[in-house]
Amino acid sequence: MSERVAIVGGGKIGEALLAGLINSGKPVRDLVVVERVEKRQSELTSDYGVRVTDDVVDAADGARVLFIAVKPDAVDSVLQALGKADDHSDEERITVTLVAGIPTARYEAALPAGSPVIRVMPNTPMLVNEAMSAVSPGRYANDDQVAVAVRLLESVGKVMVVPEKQLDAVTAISGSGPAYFFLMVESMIDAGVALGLTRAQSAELAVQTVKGAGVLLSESGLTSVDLRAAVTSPGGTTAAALREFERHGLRHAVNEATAACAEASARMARRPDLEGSRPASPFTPDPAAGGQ
Ligand SMILES: NC(=O)C1=CN([C@@H]2O[C@H](COP(=O)(O)OP(=O)(O)OC[C@H]3O[C@@H](n4cnc5c(N)ncnc54)[C@H](OP(=O)(O)O)[C@@H]3O)[C@@H](O)[C@H]2O)C=CC1
Ligand SMILES: O=C(O)[C@@H]1CCC=N1
Repeated sequence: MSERVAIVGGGKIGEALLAGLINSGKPVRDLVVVERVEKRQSELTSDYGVRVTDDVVDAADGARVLFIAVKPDAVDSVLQALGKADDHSDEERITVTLVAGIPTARYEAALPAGSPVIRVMPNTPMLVNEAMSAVSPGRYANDDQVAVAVRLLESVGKVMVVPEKQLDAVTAISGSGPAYFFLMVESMIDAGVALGLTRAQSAELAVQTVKGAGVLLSESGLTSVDLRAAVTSPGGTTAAALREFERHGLRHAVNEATAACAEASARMARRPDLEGSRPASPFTPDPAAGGQ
């Protein structure tokens, strides 16, 4: 069944979704992108042959699913436009937001009463159909509507359904997670150069190593602990390296970094005019509980 899909925001994550949907066989004629930066408009048109408009209302008209992929501070202007839109399709439009931090309640309050909203935390490996997307249905999204969103997202990677209160933690692990590995690879490439490899050699060695490790992790059925032990010969080279990582507090750094990420996500939900409607988060003090 062909379903019109609109993507508002043709930046990094909007393009990843667009590319992933096209790669997975979604006909380009069923897709429309809303983008306001002229250079991006022409890039998306020439790279994907997709219709690009700067008019949210026009794109939303007749769309079964409308993805929002703008920065958090641009969400209100998109919602204002959508709140005024007349939808001429027979089926109710499903709003699927990929935006970090902002609770479904904020969308539900701005859209016509009872509009189905689904909040998703994806990640950029969506560009190569290897996304990890966590999906949280809002209060008006029924099972069929969630299934529609899950099916689209499954065409570009894996999907996990979670309660909305877990999305700050999800962001800290999978949403922002790719950047942690890119930083690690960047450091390994520099370290290889310091050890005498050319930059090209070091990059090839590091990139294939992280790819191979990822495939082993996802396909061997073994845990990260088992796989690490298998590399670590008694009294050998790996043990010497791992001892240094532990001595320099790698686990502590990962704990602190992910806590900071989750807290940044929770902070985005805090708006005085919406204090009562935001979801409970382990990172967001609950005023009703008398905490601080
Ligand atoms: N990048 C990532 O890894 C991930 C991002 N996200 C979420 O996805 C969202 C988008 O992030 P990202 O793709 O990195 O951001 P980008 O800035 O790359 O892309 C957003 C694009 O949307 C455009 N835009 C903003 N408002 C409108 C509007 N009203 N109509 C049309 N286009 C508009 C922006 O234009 P302009 O520059 O003029 O504002 C920009 O080109 C964020 O909310 C982020 O939290 C979620 C998971 C992962
Ligand atoms: O950095 C950000 O805010 C976005 C959300 C998750 C990944 N990138």
